[in-house]
Amino acid sequence: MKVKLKVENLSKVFEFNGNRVKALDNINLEVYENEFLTVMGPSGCGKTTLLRIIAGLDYPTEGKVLLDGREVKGPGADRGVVFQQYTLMPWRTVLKNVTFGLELKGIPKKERIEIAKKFIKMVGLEGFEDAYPYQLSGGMQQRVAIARTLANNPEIVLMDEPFAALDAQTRNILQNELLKIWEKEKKTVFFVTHSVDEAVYLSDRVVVLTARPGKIKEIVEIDLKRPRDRTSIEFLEYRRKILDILGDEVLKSLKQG
Ligand SMILES: Nc1ncnc2c1ncn2[C@@H]1O[C@H](COP(=O)(O)OP(=O)(O)OP(=O)(O)O)[C@@H](O)[C@H]1O
Repeated sequence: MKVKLKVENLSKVFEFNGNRVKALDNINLEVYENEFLTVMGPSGCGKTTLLRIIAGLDYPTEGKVLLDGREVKGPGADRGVVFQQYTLMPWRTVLKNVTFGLELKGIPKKERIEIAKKFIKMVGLEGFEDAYPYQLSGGMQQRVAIARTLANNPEIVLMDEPFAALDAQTRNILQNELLKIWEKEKKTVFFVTHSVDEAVYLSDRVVVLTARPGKIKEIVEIDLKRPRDRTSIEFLEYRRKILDILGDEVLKSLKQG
């Protein structure tokens, strides 16, 4: 298996108003090409910080991140990010939101419209190309955000709790759509969630971090065929296993306040 992303001896300390907060402590992690990898851990353990450092939106205090062997030094089109909030441009239509990154790359108009339409269709929004974000539900807006990210053809897709703001039914539908797209486009996905169910449903491997400062506590390989059955004994066993690993850490993080 080819290593797509490598996180090496990575630590992060935040300093503000004379306070020092160690968010991440010596993280070493390899994400393989085409892998769906999920990171979990108690609130405040550094999941978003890790994702932001990989995205190049923040920098490590120690250690480094390598994508295809090249050190990450800042944001780049080789990494696409989908946040919990949909972050669409309200003044642009669905089509124009999705073509935005392609415009920045200087891709000719005809071609960028073709690419955008392909991904709008892939996320199930054909017919909504001319709609504005305010005319769409939360689930639809998140679909647009996913289409926009994929249209840029990133080497890795970084997703920070992308479905957390959605109702349970919409969340399940989007999980299935994401898996279909992931299988079709053969993308590498780095996904952050609080939901054990979501992690077991989606992932090849689940990385569980400790309470702050986040260290890798355990990596659980989910050896279940897709599509997965959330009610199967095997699925529930994985859920229980991850909940057990998480349990102590959540208690510790509650004591930290
Ligand atoms: N810009 C910042 N300045 C100072 N401290 C920060 C900053 N960003 C994050 N932190 C601190 O770093 C720690 C990790 O934060 P982070 O948001 O990465 O955690 P998380 O695991 O994503 O949390 P949650 O699950 O609640 O979203 C927290 O203690 C947080 O207060």
